[in-house]
Amino acid sequence: MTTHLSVNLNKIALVRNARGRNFPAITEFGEIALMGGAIGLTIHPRPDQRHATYHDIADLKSLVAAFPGKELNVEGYPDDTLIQHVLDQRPDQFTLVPDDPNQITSDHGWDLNLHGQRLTPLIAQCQSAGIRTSLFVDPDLEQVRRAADTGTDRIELYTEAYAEAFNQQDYAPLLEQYMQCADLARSLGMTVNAGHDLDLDNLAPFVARGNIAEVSIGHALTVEALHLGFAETIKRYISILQRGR
Ligand SMILES: CC(=O)[C@@H](O)[C@H](O)COP(=O)(O)O
Ligand SMILES: NCC(=O)COP(=O)(O)O
Repeated sequence: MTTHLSVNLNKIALVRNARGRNFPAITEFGEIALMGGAIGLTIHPRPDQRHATYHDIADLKSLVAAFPGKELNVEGYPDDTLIQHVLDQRPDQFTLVPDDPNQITSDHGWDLNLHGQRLTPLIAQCQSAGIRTSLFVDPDLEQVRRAADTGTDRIELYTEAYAEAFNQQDYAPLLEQYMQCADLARSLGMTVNAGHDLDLDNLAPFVARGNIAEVSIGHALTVEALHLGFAETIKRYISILQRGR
């Protein structure tokens, strides 16, 4: 399976918000990403709208609609506000993330033993609205099993631990744990996404086995683009994913 890239535009939005006007426009960079071969765009509107805003959902939905086959993935904690925006705007995918409003970034997956039953009807409601669902989970076989119980279409493996291990160079055992979770998820009928702290250096080993459908990447990609340029950075990610290693 080829792994597709969804470009997270949160950090472009962060720069935009620094001056209170639409510069840089996230749609400009979204278009570069889509034209460069990304399968889609991701934003994660947090309750304080520090970077991506709820209004961005509609703007990116319109942009993506101009590119047949491309997708919009909205991530976030399923509070009433975000749920309403998601149901109104109907992105292609809603990735449910268990973040508190004051977290500096996402740093854990769901505890579905605690929250799985509560999420199940919301997942069904999204699916009835034509929205594919994904649950943000740690690389834990039990959580993967619980995710399947919710009826979610996909899981997103939270990859910060892998990224940290990669930097320590002893990442093989942990990578195997992620791969076992991915294989279990697929055996249970779910498709596997992954994201958080993936970058040009650590991506290839993570997608080499071909069991990851989509990676969403933003923070490192934006920093790499400061060095390389945005279009060149997208090109390099697509090259890695097309090579499959
Ligand atoms: C869920 C996840 O790991 C990321 O998609 C998240 O969007 C990162 O959020 P920040 O860009 O606010 O760090
Ligand atoms: N779900 C992960 C994502 O969208 C981007 O995470 P990061 O690359 O900004 O760490």
